[in-house]
Amino acid sequence: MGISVSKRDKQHILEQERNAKRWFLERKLFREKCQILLLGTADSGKTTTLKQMKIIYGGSFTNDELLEYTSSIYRNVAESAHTIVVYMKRNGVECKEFRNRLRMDRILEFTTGSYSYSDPHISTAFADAIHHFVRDPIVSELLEDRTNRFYLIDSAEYFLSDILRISAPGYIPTESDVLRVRQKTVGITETDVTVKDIPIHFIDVSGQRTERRKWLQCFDQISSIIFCVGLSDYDRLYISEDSSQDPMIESLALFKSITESHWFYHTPVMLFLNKVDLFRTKLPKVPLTNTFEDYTGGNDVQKAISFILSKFRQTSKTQRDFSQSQPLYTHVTNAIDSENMQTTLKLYDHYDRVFFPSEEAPTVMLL
Ligand SMILES: Nc1nc2c(ncn2[C@@H]2O[C@H](COP(=O)(O)OP(=O)(O)OP(=O)(O)O)[C@@H](O)[C@H]2O)c(=O)[nH]1
Ligand SMILES: [Mg+2]
Repeated sequence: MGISVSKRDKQHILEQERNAKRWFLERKLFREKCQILLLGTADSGKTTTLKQMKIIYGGSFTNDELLEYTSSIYRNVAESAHTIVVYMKRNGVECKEFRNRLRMDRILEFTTGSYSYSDPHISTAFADAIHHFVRDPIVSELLEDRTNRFYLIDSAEYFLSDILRISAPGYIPTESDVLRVRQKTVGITETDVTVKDIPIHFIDVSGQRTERRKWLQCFDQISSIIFCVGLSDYDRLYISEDSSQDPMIESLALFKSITESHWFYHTPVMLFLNKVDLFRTKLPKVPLTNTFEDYTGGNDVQKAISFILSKFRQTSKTQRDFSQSQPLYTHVTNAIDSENMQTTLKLYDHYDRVFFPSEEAPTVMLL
């Protein structure tokens, strides 16, 4: 005797089958086509975030991969030393120690004229001059005081103060050096990283204003966006950009145009409020009111971050209400800190979240 199935049960079974098929197809599509686009203004930490993905999910860099960064590290050293010396000379700032005044001239000799930034080594004499120069109290003060009005890469102090290690024969960059190096992305870089069996195709673009028109070619079939903001970039000067606009204001404008564009209206966005380490040290020295006159939270880091986050949430409000149509996944990050990034990325271990934005958004982590 067969088991009789009621009409309602049959409908229920069919519905379940349909749901299972849909789920299967969506997952298949997700697995085949998960593409994450890294966006943000120049220097906001897109490439560094991607390097962390590679370290966390793809294992460490090989020796050959580490060595590829050597010349960029040398260039960072030479350009940083050069910038500081030129700034001091132009503004009549003298080293405290007399011999360091002579070393300033040596540094200029090395970084101008016959010296080429692509030189594959740093000579002992150049390294020695930098080593003593950066230890002069005046230079230490300049390096520490980020309120000064000349552009220096964020990792200048890190590389300059460790010049003897970096210039030693047989130097192989460490993972930390690779995360710190400033190397502008040119054009578009594509990288595949497998996260828990799911191949994810990351697209890293240059944030330079002049390069942004190239972004259009990567706007198709994007599963989600990681938008990086350099928290410490408020009231900062860029010499490399063709703009005198405050980088934080520029970042807000870019975020608005991206999230409101028809391309990304339904694309989940993960907002990485990055460089929190630099933000912490900058906030007591440079008031956030220099950029946002309506800020009233003083030196309180949490209040300041919540304020900046509210600016990002509100910027698209007229066109795209994040609380209604799409949650905004927000994180406070330090992209050079693997532990911090691991904690952030762990929230996405269940990667469907990135794809199915209806799930509960992870809350902001104030670190
Ligand atoms: N201290 C600190 N430095 C960071 C952080 N994130 C990035 N950096 C540094 O900031 C610099 C710029 O980072 P990138 O990842 O190259 O920036 P980008 O957004 O890819 O820049 P473009 O390629 O020019 O668009 C590098 O020297 C990084 O080491 C951070 O959270 N803290
Ligand atoms: Mg980059």
